[in-house]
Formats: sequence, C-alpha cells, structure tokens
Amino acid sequence: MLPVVVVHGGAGHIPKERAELSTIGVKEAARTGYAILQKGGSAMDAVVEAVTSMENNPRFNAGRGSVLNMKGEIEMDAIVMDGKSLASGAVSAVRSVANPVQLARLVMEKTNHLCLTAEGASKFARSMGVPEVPEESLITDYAKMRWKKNLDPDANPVECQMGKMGTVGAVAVDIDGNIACATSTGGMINKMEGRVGDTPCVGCGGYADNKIGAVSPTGHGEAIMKVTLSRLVLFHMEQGKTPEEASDLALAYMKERVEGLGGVVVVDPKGTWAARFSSLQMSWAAAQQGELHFGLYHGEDFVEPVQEHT
Ligand SMILES: NC(=O)C[C@H](N)C(=O)O
Repeated sequence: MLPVVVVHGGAGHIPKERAELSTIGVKEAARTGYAILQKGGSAMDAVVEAVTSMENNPRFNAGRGSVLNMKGEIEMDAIVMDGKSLASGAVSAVRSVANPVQLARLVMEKTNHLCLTAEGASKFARSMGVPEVPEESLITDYAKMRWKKNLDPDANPVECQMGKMGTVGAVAVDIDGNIACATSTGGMINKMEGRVGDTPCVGCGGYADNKIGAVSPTGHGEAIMKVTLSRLVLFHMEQGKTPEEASDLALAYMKERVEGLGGVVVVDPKGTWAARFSSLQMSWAAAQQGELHFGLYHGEDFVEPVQEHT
C-alpha cells in the first residue's frame, strides 16, 4: 500500500473552461510527488514538490494565480507538517515569494517558530536567499478580472467565494511510514488586507502525525478554523473511523454547525486514502501502487497507470 500521495486543487465550483486544466494540474502534481516517493524520497519532499508544482501552475489559487485581496494585492498563506516529529512551519500574508510552501518548510527547518507573517516572513526569506519575485509576476489576468468583478456593487461576494476556490494541498506516506502534509493558498477573493485564513494554522489548514495520518483541507477558511477541520478528521480516525468515514463526519459537522463547505485529502499510516468534499466539486488525484486515481465531481474515481503521461 505504501508509498502513497494524494493532492487537491481546491474545493468549490470550478468553471467549466477551467475544470479540465485543473484536473491536468492535480494529476501532474500527484505524479511529481509519487516519482519522489518511488525513488525512496521522503513524504515531506513529496508533498512540498507536489504543492510547488501547483503553486507554479496559474490555474490554481496559490503562488502564481493567487486571488487578490480588497486592495488588488496578493497575500499568500502556506503550511507544512512532518508527522514523525510533529514539527511544522508556516507563513502568512507573504507577497513576493513564488513558492510559499518552500518558505514554510524553511520556517520549520531553520527557526524555532511555527509561523512567520508578512514583512517578517519576507525578511526571513531574504536571509535564507529565497529569490524575491515582483508581485505582478504572480498576478494573472484571471485574478484581476475576478477582483474587479467583485468590486461591482451588484457582485455577490458569498456566491463568488464559494464559487471558485483553488487552494492546493497534498498528503503522503513514504516507504518508511513517515507521513507529511502541505497546503498553500492565496486565500479568499477580496479578503481584507492582513486576513489570515486556516491554511497556516496547525490543525486547521493541515495536520500530520505518523501515529494517526495526515490531512490537507480546502474550503471556507473561517469555517475550517471554527471546527479545526484537519484535527477533527484525525480525531475521528483516532476513534476508529476510516479516512473516508472520518472525512465525511468532519465535513458534515462543518456544514451543519457553521454552514461551511470544503474538502479534504487524507491518508492513514497503512496508506489508506480518501478525497472527500461537501462542495459541488474538488479536483483531486492520488497515486499508489502504480495507479493514478482522479476526480472532480462526487462519485468520480477515474483510474489510469501512473506512468502514462497525458
Ligand atoms: N480556497 C480555499 O480553500 C481558501 C482557504 N481555505 C482560505 O480560506 O484561505
């Protein structure tokens, strides 16, 4: 059953013209992570590289392609967590970094802290030699168009928020049984400047523990934080539920209790995995035992060989 990697490209409603590209992106990310695991690489390397590939893909709301805040600027959040030691690292409200997930990993490895924010995170990035990129290089025409549309007095921000998400995330178990997770996002469209979502918060935007499993979520950040969604999924697994049952219970609770929609990718130490969501869609892909599973709508589970590149 090991190794395994499962990725998501965001829960919500993905416009038709972007759906196929989103599926291509998650498949590519799962293949990237799986290639590392097959060579004996660590779960941490696999999730960071899988998320990096989606941050570099402008189709997703992370890295290049991130949504814009009220001022039309980019502020990104990311987290990584290592299930062996429970070490984790995160960044919030970072602007001029192409790959926030890699900066989050540096916070985990090179500091005594769990999360650095805004200017402090940028200073740390500079001190680590992480190249600064112009903010404009991360802003796509699509993100600008959506930002403008939301400034319109007739815009329905709630519908738009729940409409097109696209946060990215990954969970993996390597051949040594180590487990990791990573999540990265531009956050919610037209959010207030300085808004920090669920993604960089441990237990909300991700959790990994070799003894239980790992989770990377997507969805309405404020709702995810209210129910500490990632830890809630793992709590149900600790009580004996399968990753799928635990995900469905936690997502149903978030929906009932705080009217929040979202999705999760989950693994347990044996390599059992799940990709579940309460939103209309979530693009996801999972690689295990030479097979690539993927889907977008409820009930979908397409399978093709991992090797076959499309
Ligand atoms: N698209 C998302 O999943 C948004 C993210 N959870 C946030 O609230 O920042």
